[in-house]
Amino acid sequence: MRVDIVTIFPTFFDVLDISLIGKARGSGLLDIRAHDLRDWTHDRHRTVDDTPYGGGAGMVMKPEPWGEALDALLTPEAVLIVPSPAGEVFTQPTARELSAEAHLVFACGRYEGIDQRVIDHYAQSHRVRLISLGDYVLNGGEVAAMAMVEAVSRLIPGVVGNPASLVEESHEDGLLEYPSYTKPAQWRGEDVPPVLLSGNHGAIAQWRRDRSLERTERVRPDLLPEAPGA
Ligand SMILES: COC(=O)c1cc2cc(CO)sc2[nH]1
Repeated sequence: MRVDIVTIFPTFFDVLDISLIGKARGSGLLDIRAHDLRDWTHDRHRTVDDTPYGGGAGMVMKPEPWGEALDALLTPEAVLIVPSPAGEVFTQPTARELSAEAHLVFACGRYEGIDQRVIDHYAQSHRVRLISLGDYVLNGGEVAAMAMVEAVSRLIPGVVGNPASLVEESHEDGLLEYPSYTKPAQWRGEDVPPVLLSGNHGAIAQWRRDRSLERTERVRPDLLPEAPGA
C-alpha cells in the first residue's frame, strides 16, 4: 500500500519510521510519505491560509496549494481522506475497508479547515472521504491521520507479525476484548482466574466470551449485537 500525507507539519510523521510501521516500510509492504504543503506555494512567505469569506474567526486553507499538491500526488485509484470534525466517524470496519486499498492520500487541514472547493473538485474524479476520529475536535488533521494510518496499516498482511493476534481484539468481533493475564500466577495477593490455568480450552474460550460480553454490556452497550444500529 502507498500512503501519501500532505501537511504543514511533515516532521510530525517521522515517528512512522519506528516500530512495526517502520519495519513494514523497510520491507516494502508500506510506502508511506509525508509531504510539506508549502512545497506547492510560490510566494515568499509560502502562504497556505487566508481569512474566511463571510467573516468569522480563524483562517481557512487556500485552495491553490492543495490543488497543486493533490494534482501531483493523486492516482486514479487513490482514496482521498480528509480528516475533519464534520466527517463520518472512523471505526474498525472503516479501517478494514481502507486496508484493502492500493493508495491512500491524507489531506491534513489546520485552522478552520480547507476551502470546500478542494473537496468538491476532487469528488468529481476520486473517492473522497471526510473522516473524524470521534466527537471532539483536534487542532488539525495530523493526529487523526496518524491514528488512521496505524489502524489501517496493521491490518495489511505481513505488517503485524502474528495475524492471529489481529483476531481476538476489541472491535474485531464487534465486542470489547476480554481481560488478559501473564506470569506470575500470584501478584500482590491477586490470583490469575483459575480457569486460565486449567488447560481446558473449551472452558477458557467460554470464560473469555463471557468476559467480553460482560465488559461490553458495562462499558459499550451500544456495541451489543441486539443494540439498535449495532
Ligand atoms: C476528532 O477530531 C478530528 O478527527 C479532527 C480532524 C480535524 C481537522 C481539522 C482542521 O480543520 S480540526 C480536526 N479535528
